[in-house]
Amino acid sequence: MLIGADWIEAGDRATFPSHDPATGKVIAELISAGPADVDAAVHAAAEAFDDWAAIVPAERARLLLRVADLVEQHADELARLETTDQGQPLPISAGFAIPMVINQFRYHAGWATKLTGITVDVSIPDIDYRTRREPLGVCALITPWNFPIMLLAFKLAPALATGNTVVIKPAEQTSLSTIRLAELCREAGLPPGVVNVVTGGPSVGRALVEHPGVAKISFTGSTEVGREIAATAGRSLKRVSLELGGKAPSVITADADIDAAVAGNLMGGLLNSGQVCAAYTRFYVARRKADEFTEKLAAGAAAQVLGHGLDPKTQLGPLVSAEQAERVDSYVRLGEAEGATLVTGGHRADGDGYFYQPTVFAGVTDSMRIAREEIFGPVLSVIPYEDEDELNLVARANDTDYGLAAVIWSTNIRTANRIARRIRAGSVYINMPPLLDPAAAWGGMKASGLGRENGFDAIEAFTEVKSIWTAL
Ligand SMILES: NC(=O)C1=CN([C@@H]2O[C@H](COP(=O)(O)OP(=O)(O)OC[C@H]3O[C@@H](n4cnc5c(N)ncnc54)[C@H](OP(=O)(O)O)[C@@H]3O)[C@@H](O)[C@H]2O)C=CC1
Ligand SMILES: CCCCCC/C=C/C(=O)O
Repeated sequence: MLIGADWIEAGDRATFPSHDPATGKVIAELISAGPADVDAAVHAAAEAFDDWAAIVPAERARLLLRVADLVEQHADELARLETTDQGQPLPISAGFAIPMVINQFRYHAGWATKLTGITVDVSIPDIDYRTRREPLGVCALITPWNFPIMLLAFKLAPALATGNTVVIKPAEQTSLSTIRLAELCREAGLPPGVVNVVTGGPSVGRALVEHPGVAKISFTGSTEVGREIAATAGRSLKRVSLELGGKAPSVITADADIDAAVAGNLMGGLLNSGQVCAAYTRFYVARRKADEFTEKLAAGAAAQVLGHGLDPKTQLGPLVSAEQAERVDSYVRLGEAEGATLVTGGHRADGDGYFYQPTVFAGVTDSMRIAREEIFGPVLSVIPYEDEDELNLVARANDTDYGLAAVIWSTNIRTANRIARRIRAGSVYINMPPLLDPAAAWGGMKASGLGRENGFDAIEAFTEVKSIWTAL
């Protein structure tokens, strides 16, 4: 763990193992932080805050650019670490996650020198009125296990660019890339206490949320924990950003290019073995194309090569943990019990790791739990619709507690845009798999979250507006 200037060794603290999910082997032992550790980390961040907030913006920008450069120099090492700890195939860690981390630091370094307030002619005589955008203080960044370093960068880069200090609590299963990124932050010259890392289980997250020295919690994870955090933080009026679960509908209209839709949906549905909050999971297919789509989707899913993420042949890595594999399997058994037709997959794959066969269900109905609840695994559900009834289709796609992402596949751009406008989701894609960019707002409607990450929304999320009034 990193607290202030100190790298903390376990000593007599309890530890817990981190596994390679492709083999089940223990690859590291991490510290279970206690309440005193959390308190020390928050104090270290609070002590560093005034100086960090006061550093001239160009210097903050320079330091963030230096972090980006170091991540770039260590890209291969970081990608391999992420793949070994999380399971995602190297093309995802090296080709997507680590480049996104670099882009996040470069993009947000740019904001450090572009924070502005406004002047307003208020309707009171002899007053000069202006605003300033100021950092919040100590921010707790609580991150999940599906894209550990990338989703941390979504929070860390804007938090630092705007002058906040942070305490990071990574997910138990995947803390290693966070610790390495914190090392690189120190190597880049970030002062002690600006970035702190405490490892451990939910009690560590809870202690941060409850700590009076924490001004803001930025959380990515399950809707259930998000609700608990919002309730606890609400009592002390801490600022909260929540990026939570999803159950993205994928609408495939009768005029869609089916081959393109199959390819894009396989990517959107199976990326990171389906452990993605934006994963395409509910496929509303125009009835006359449903058989063709299902057949091709199932063939594509069955052809995926499962293996260790470091093996160049691998297309699909393991699930992150034995618990997640159990959870996914229980949903598949539930789907069968609910009456859906298993077209391919449906079982854990052989071997020591936590692999799950890519699974396609046909004949799924809106009310089935596999169509309503976030599974976070490689499980795809095909739901045919009558293609003359667009309004009903939209109502069905929207009939979910979630609202993170959605996609429409159609060769008619007017149809696609008409549906896109009506879908209640934070990000709607047309004829493409889900993509992200540091400049593009990211977050959910309804139970998928509160607030947005990336772009100017992230800057707003890590700052407060102060009004300054001067009597002339
Ligand atoms: N939106 C998304 O991207 C994600 C969604 N999920 C969904 O959640 C399901 C369960 O995954 P799970 O790992 O349990 O996700 P959680 O929401 O439990 O975990 C996310 C992070 O929150 C921490 N945490 C857990 N409980 C608390 C708490 N009470 N207060 C503060 N922090 C807490 C976790 O720590 P610890 O690791 O110690 O538990 C982890 O760092 C998945 O199957 C998936 O459906 C999961 C991850 C990401
Ligand atoms: C290209 C992948 C899009 C979504 C990746 C971001 C995941 C966020 C999350 O699961 O919380």
